[in-house]
Amino acid sequence: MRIAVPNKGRLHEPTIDLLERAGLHLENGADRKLYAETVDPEVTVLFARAADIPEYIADGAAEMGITGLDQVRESGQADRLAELLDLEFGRCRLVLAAPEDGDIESVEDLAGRTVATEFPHVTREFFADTAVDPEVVEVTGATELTPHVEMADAIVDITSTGTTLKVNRLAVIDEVLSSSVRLFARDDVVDEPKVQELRTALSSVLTADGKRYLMMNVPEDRLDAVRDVIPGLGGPTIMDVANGGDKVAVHAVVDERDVFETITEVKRAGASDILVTEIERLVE
Ligand SMILES: Nc1ncnc2c1ncn2[C@@H]1O[C@H](COP(=O)(O)OP(=O)(O)OP(=O)(O)O)[C@@H](O)[C@H]1O
Ligand SMILES: O=P(O)(O)OC[C@H]1O[C@H](OP(=O)(O)OP(=O)(O)O)[C@H](O)[C@@H]1O
Ligand SMILES: [Mg+2]
Repeated sequence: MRIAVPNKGRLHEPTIDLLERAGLHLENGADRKLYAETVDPEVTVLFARAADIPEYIADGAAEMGITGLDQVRESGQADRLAELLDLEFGRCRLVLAAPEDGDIESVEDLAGRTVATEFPHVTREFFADTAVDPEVVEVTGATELTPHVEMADAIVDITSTGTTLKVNRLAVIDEVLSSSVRLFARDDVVDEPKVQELRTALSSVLTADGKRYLMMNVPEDRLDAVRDVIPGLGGPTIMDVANGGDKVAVHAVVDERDVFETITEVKRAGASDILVTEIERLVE
């Protein structure tokens, strides 16, 4: 099983980090290499440009891949790829934007005009659904500059914080696509056990994010009171404590944001020896 991941750029590190947290440790230094073996002898990681990953999967160089939805749509391979999981980073929007002080205020104003973008395919698809058909000019970077040097009247580009648009005095006219990084597999391998295994491993990291594991000792006669104040995923786990007398151990998974309040409440309800730990993975 080969999984293609971004070799550089802003998606590289968070992707490697996620694989590691999912237990898919990369072997013998991944830096500057084209591929890396992992602790799982059946899984090889291929490093490719984020924009090339959809092609890698569609052409059979890899079975799975991690990249932005924007890249998959732009590749024109979306039909052959199945989206397995939203990995919830690299969140951004592809937007149509034009100079703040110009005469373009709506999509219709682009009739007979020019739009510069690194995403010509997605841009043409967007305009195909409108009444206007501007000329689309492909650029490979610094797209925000083009309206200021008379190369284009508007752009379709990525925005997240909005800083780059603002610095370049560009205003959003419309949203073209909302994107984040996703796990993809070629549609003919989706049901293979290894694909599902990897999906579950990555998903377990996302599920564990923002969750804490709470452990405490509770006198048996206070158990109901403690149980009442523990929020969370299903009921708590109750276990006997060796030589614990009338005490039992209570374990529960709670949202990070509920931890502070929960500790106060279980303590008041009679719990002691309260321990809070992080959760690496949580398979539901
Ligand atoms: N500002 C941003 N905020 C969030 N996600 C972003 C942002 N810019 C890009 N992305 C996401 O990251 C993906 C890759 O962008 P990145 O800039 O890392 O690579 P790149 O510019 O394609 O790299 P290179 O061209 O140097 O190989 C984009 O397709 C998009 O999904
Ligand atoms: O809304 P913002 O937070 O300002 O982010 C948007 C910018 O981020 C990306 O560029 P990146 O930083 O990846 O540089 P690049 O052009 O070299 O890819 C994108 O191409 C925008 O220019
Ligand atoms: Mg970039």
